[in-house]
Amino acid sequence: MLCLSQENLPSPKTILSAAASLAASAILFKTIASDLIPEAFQKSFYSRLQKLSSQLTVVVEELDGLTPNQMFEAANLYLGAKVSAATRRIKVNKPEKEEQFLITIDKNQGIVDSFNGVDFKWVLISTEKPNSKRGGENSQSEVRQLELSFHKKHRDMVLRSYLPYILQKSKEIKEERKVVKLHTVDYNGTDYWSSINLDHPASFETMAMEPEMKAALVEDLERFRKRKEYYRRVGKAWKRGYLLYGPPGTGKSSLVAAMANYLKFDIFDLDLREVQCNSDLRRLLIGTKSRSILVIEDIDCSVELQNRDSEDKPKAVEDDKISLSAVLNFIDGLWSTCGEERIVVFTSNHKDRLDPALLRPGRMDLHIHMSYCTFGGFKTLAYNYLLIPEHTLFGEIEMLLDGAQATPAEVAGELMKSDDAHVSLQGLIEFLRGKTDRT
Ligand SMILES: Nc1ncnc2c1ncn2[C@@H]1O[C@H](COP(=O)(O)OP(=O)(O)OP(=O)(O)O)[C@@H](O)[C@H]1O
Ligand SMILES: [Mg+2]
Repeated sequence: MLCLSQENLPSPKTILSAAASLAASAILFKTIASDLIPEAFQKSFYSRLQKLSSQLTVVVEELDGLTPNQMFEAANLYLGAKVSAATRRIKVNKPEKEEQFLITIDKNQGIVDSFNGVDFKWVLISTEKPNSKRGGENSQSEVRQLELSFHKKHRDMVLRSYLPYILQKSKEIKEERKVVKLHTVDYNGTDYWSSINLDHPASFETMAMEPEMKAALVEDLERFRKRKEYYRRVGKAWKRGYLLYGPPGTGKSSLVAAMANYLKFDIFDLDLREVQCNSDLRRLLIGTKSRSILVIEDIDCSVELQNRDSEDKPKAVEDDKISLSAVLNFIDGLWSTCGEERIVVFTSNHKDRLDPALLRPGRMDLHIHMSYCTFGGFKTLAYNYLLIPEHTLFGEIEMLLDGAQATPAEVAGELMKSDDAHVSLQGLIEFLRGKTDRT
């Protein structure tokens, strides 16, 4: 049987010339052997010979002119995740803003990948550009391409299944590596946004919320994420809106961060107080990316500002002032034209002060009440901060929490005061008693 060891692969050229000379000998062999050698033996000999000339090579170039080839990028990423002890040389890269190493195979290295029980051989070929010296400092001096070789009978499988599979896998790898970003309004930036890594530790596990509400939200997000085809079929924009309301310190902003970390979606934090006119608003919204969460915090305050302004401003100026309905219309209009998933979150401290346009059924998909700390919420915080699932003081805390109207932020503040669980809980009891006395 023909065996190609991974370390010592002959070049495609060598294989071809070997195949050609073997084929020539075969014609001669056939003429002489047709009468002398049994047919079964001839068949097996021919099938072995054919193997040599039946390889198909697919070339995946890095660039199509100046445009990056998505297939190259995907295969490069995919093969990087496939390197094994047998791979002789790998490349390691770590961009400053990313946490993990990026591993790819080095030039002229081969790698064998199995898919559907078939072995596929990949080689990364790199050649120097003939005119590379004339290019600027940043111009690439080498031309890279990946070559995929396999038996030609797998051609359809490669085009229909293997390459799409690699595209899908590379998307997953990218997703896993993705660093979630927080974008804030910055008029000096090209699209009016500037970004930093989110770096917020909030997760659904650490959120102190009613367990039913938490489970409902996670389920809602999951269903939304899987429904691309559904939204397309029913002709609706693939977006979801949430309204988070509750007093300060109940975890509205933390919940947005938890959602972003869970979905690996960037956050676009839009402070309406910084938006002067409709054209700025339009530009900001166009600048948001798909698979992101647009957050408009304290929507009640923004509306207040709007109302206050409109009383003492002449009509002409007022017209270009942004209003909540303009925001909602822009979001609806703009997002109905893009195919990828988006989430919009409004937060408010006062649901009763909100514009009825926002509360209208169907406008926001879920209204989530972030309440004062309940006993269930307290248990989550006690586990987060003190690593205790139970304690003798819990009973007293449960009774006090009932009437104290303490926010999770306040409870968390007390729990952080000592590493000794008993001391912390005792401190919390004093704090809650103080609050109850005052109310
Ligand atoms: N439900 C919660 N679960 C866990 N931690 C919480 C919760 N609520 C508040 N915290 C803690 O309190 C801090 C402040 O909470 P956060 O900023 O999310 O509140 P908020 O509701 O957005 O307040 P504001 O209305 O003032 O913006 C958080 O960093 C977190 O440590
Ligand atoms: Mg907040």
